[in-house]
Amino acid sequence: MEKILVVDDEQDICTLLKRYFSKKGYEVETVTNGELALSFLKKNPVDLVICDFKLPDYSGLEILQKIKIINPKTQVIIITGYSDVRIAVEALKKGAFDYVTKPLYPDEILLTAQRALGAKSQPTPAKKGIATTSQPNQEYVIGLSPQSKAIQKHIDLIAPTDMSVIILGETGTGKEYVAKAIHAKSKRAAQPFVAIDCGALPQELAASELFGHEKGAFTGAIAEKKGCFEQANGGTLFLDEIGNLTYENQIKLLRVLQEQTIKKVGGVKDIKVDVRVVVATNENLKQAVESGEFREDIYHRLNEFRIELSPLRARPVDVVYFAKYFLQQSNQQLGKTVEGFDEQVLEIFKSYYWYGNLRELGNVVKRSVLLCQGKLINTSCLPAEIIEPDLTVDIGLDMPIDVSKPISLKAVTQEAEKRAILEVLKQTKNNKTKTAELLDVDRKTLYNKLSQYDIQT
Ligand SMILES: Nc1ncnc2c1ncn2[C@@H]1O[C@H](COP(=O)(O)OP(=O)(O)OP(=O)(O)O)[C@@H](O)[C@H]1O
Repeated sequence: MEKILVVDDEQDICTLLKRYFSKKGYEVETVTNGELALSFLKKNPVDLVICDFKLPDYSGLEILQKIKIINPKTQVIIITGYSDVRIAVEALKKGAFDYVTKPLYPDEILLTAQRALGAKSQPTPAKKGIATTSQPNQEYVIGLSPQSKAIQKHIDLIAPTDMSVIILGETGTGKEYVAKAIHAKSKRAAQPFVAIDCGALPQELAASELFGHEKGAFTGAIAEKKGCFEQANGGTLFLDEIGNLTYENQIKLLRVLQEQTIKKVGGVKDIKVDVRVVVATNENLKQAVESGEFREDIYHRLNEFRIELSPLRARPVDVVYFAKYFLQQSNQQLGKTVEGFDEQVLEIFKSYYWYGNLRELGNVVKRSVLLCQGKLINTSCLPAEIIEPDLTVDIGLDMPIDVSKPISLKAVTQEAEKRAILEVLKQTKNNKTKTAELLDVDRKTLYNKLSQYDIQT
């Protein structure tokens, strides 16, 4: 029987989920804070943790990282309020399987849990964080926008070659999907596609996940292990969030790229591998090179070809096209027959910011299909935050403007910037890397702004 641990400080949610999942045949335990969850997990392995993002003692990201250190194969689903979706998306990058938003609908969580557990039971553990192989039923859809069509041309052009590729784009724009499409169209298609998220790799596991280890290489290395390069031999290795590799692992990676050989942790012999490397990042790797955080030689090796994915908000025709695709997909998954969206919903979709890009759109559509009672999805099926986005949170412009005096636009902009930085610093508990990421600037720019606005952290 598959085991689930629910972690939520709201007792009602624990009770609801326990009752619901037990009826569906799962063994369910519940705890109300992070500390209890961690001590439970150290003694009792579980297949899936369903965890509230805001626990009294830990943030979702902190607990996620700790769970992954205890057992990298435990799947984690994050429960979040819609206004925290951007942070939940962060959690996906750090290895969570998926997120569900409040209010909770048991059918929706069940579907997500089934996908997470299904992914876990595949021969090579699935979903990101630790190495994953392609999941079935992942249809690659080509959008209608000129940007999507250009991407498709690039994929067709580059796939048959053995060149390394860098894929750039915000979270959820489909970088992994593009990497898979390149693999599927290449002469390596019959060989494995292995994906690993370098951002989700605990430091202490990274080298062994990438290059493998020999038995006895370190405490806990009870058997020899193949790393991702060996697993992907003959095929394609997708390294997501490449900018997060430590300097030491960057050197090892350079060696593989130059010599096509790896050395396992604790090993002495060189092992020949034949792997095409495709990498992705949503940070500016060029700037990381300039600031000395990422090695220039690797950057040039990898940058044989570059594909840049535009954010979804920059291609409104794709919003509608993908919304319809996700509607069909959700109908199938949920056994529903919803026919489409009303005009107002489509207008809202076209003007919304889509922080989480296609991933967020897919989740919003799935939930609205679940809630839809008629033939068309109307605004009552959408989360309130989509209908009336809280722009003050987004751009920090919640200050009253005094029109009795002349207004300097520059001063208003600077005040908004300062507030946005302060707000995000608060949310990330002063973590500058995360703050820069959420504000979509590089760390250098953030530091300049901190000193410009005299913000002490
Ligand atoms: N071309 C596509 N066709 C169909 N669905 C897509 C496509 N691209 C993206 N998606 C949807 O968007 C989700 C996110 O895609 P993907 O994981 O490739 O994004 P990503 O850019 O790698 O995200 P992250 O940076 O967070 O790792 C997918 O699970 C899928 O539902």
